[in-house]
Amino acid sequence: MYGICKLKIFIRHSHGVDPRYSGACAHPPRSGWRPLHGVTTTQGAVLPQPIRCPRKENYKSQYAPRRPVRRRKAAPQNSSRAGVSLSPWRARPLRKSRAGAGGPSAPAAMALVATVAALLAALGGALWLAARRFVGPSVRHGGGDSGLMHGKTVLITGANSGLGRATAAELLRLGARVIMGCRDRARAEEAAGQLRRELRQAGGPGPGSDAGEAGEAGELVVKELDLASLRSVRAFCQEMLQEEPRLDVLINNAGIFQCPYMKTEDGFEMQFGVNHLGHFLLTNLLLGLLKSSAPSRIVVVSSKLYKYGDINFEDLNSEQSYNKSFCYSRSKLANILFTRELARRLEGTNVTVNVLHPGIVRTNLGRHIHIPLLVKPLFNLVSWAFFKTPVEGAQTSVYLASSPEVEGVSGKYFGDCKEEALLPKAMDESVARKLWDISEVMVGILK
Ligand SMILES: NC(=O)C1=CN([C@@H]2O[C@H](COP(=O)(O)OP(=O)(O)OC[C@H]3O[C@@H](n4cnc5c(N)ncnc54)[C@H](OP(=O)(O)O)[C@@H]3O)[C@@H](O)[C@H]2O)C=CC1
Ligand SMILES: CC1=C(/C=C/C(C)=C/C=C/C(C)=C/C=O)C(C)(C)CCC1
Repeated sequence: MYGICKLKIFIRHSHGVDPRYSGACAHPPRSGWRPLHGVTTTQGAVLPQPIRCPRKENYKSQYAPRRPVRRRKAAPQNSSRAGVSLSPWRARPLRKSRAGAGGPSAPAAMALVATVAALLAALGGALWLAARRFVGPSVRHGGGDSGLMHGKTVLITGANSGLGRATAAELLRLGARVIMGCRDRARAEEAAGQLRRELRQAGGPGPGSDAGEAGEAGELVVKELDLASLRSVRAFCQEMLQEEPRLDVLINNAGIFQCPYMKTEDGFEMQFGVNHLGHFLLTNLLLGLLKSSAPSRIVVVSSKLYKYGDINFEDLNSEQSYNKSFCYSRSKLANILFTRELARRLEGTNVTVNVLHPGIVRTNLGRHIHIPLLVKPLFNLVSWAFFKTPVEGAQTSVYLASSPEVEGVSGKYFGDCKEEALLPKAMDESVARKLWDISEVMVGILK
């Protein structure tokens, strides 16, 4: 009953499940927490009375509730006079074509020129996009130094797909022992096998079971980790502490994006549960190992979409309302507040923690977005042309994990391997502290 004795923010329901946790749920919740407002934490912070989320009205169009679609009024029907369109959408009289009356007219010639120009522009655009894709910038911010991470152990969550996979590939190439923390062993082993093959094909020495000498590729290890289960996170950390003598870099990368309302095994809203709470517990349980391996680093993958989130303490579990975009943004804002609070707590330990946004990257993250089948090819084309590749998107993660340039830098927010400014709401220290306190209670790690 540490919830009551140590931090008086929540009370635990002694009779099992909090009624707010009884919605559609993949797993029945094992415990429930109810916030108590206007009470004092052990740190002496008085939690305010619940307030309504002040910014709900301000979300950009995609975050706002859908307005009913107004039907366009049909234009009045035209008479069927000669030369007048019968279509209700083309009310203007049609001009008679003079083509054929002694060569192309000026308007016809102009139309031809415009068509040719449009075709050339389209061709040029396609060539430019293709060039950008195939010979585009392939920045290597970890440096070309293939031994840079030799002797270092890196844990990457969600390393079987997208950014995590690309980050693993690059750090492996730099010589690190990479532990892939993944929820599905089969998918993770398949990704690990592909990564090993790719490295061998690229002419690298190939990762073996022993850490190589400087200049050699590192080693890949798969471990099971489901961030939607506190039990799994604990079991994973226990295994890490038993088997790994050191941990130099932790990359909190795994994420879930705009899923329908679902709950984690422990009854938390899925996006907040996986993106924030699972990583919160993971990091806390591995802090001792990170400290004993110092200088060491923690890298947190957030998103620019944090801007549309708010930490609405009165409904952290989204029982009152669920907006999948808001909840994703809230979880990504939580990633940033967590980073900043952790950086403050880690001052003087030689363990740094930084947070990043990768840009818009073509990965499997959009798996819960429903795109009609017919529009999908267009979406694929647009994403192929305009989104970053996973390798491009992973550059900032690799940079923060390995570059000597950020030695000692902590509590900062990065994009494209450069520090960026944050909105005031992501720098609010009292919100960060309160979120930390409540997260400790939610995951059950009050000391
Ligand atoms: N792609 C983009 O444009 C952007 C991505 N990001 C962030 O980048 C990070 C990586 O996402 P990205 O590579 O794009 O997406 P992917 O979907 O390709 O990768 C996400 C990874 O997270 C894993 N994961 C999801 N749920 C869990 C869980 N419960 N336990 C353990 N692992 C889990 C997935 O595992 P599995 O394959 O088994 O589902 C997968 O390995 C995320 O944090 C995302 O929010 C931020 C901004 C933009
Ligand atoms: C690529 C792609 C898709 C889109 C994914 C998107 C749009 C992901 C955006 C993620 C962002 C911006 C996260 C920010 O944190 C679809 C629609 C699934 C269709 C298939 C290809």
